[in-house]
Amino acid sequence: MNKIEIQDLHKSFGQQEVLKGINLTFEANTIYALLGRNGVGKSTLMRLIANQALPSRGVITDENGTSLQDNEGLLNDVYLASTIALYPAGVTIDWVLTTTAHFFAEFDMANAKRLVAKFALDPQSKVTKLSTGQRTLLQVLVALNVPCQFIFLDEPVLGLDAPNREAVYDELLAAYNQHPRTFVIATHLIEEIANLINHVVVIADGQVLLDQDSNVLAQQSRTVSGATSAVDAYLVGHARLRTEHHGNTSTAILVNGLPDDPIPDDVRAQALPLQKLFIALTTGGDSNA
Ligand SMILES: Nc1ncnc2c1ncn2[C@@H]1O[C@H](COP(=O)(O)OP(=O)(O)OP(=O)(O)O)[C@@H](O)[C@H]1O
Repeated sequence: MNKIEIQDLHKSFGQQEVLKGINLTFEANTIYALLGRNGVGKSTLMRLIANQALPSRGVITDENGTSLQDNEGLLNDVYLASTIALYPAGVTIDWVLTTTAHFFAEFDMANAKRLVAKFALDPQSKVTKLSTGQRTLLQVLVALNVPCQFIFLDEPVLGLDAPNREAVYDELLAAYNQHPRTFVIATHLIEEIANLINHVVVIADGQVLLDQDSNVLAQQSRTVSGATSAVDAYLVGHARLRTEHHGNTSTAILVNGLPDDPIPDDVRAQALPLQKLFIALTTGGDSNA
């Protein structure tokens, strides 16, 4: 499978409509950040793609328009690693690896075992007795070694300490470099993955708010600050995402780059880190854009 195409995807739980028409394509060999505020529906979207839940409306297909739903051949190329363990009670880490290898003939058992040792996990430990962080490590180390083209990682660093988070990012990049494939990472630790990803998707209010190449985003996201009159004069007729006012100074947030005119001496233009952009995009309170 070379693409996952999502068209007009809706999902309701009872009266609550969580996803309200998602349109999105996940391309081959790309590392995505899937961002959104708590409860916006990131896990739900991933579960729908992995056929672990049914949409209320809409379709998820491959590049030929074939629905993934209940299509074993296509779904074999999709793997969802989520912190909600689906393993039976009482099983050990060893059992998880052996069972995964049973389902995926090409599972990289040697690398999985290397990671079990690297993360100081005991293969005989029962999964139910693992700490939150250890459970996350197990989920991730399995996900990095399954032979699927589309790997969805739902909070892959949940509960991990800083050295283990770094180790997970390093291993993810190493796995990608060795066998390019698509990773979709849902996380709240935005700055930590900013250098890892190629593409950013932001979900807000049940829809895709931003779907952009991360290099383009880095080049075009800027803040412009200074006296309100100077900022307004420089940005006249130029699109802004929003403007924050502090007394008689302002900071404008831009996602379409700076105006072509030279930057005046009395305003300051700065790069806007991804996390700040995310906050600006997803916290309503538009202060007089
Ligand atoms: N099985 C379910 N039954 C009822 N409501 C659900 C179910 N699964 C999710 N929801 C609701 O759907 C909404 C989206 O949940 P979801 O877990 O997809 O969000 P999320 O973006 O992954 O959140 P977070 O970042 O906090 O993990 C929430 O309001 C949640 O309560």
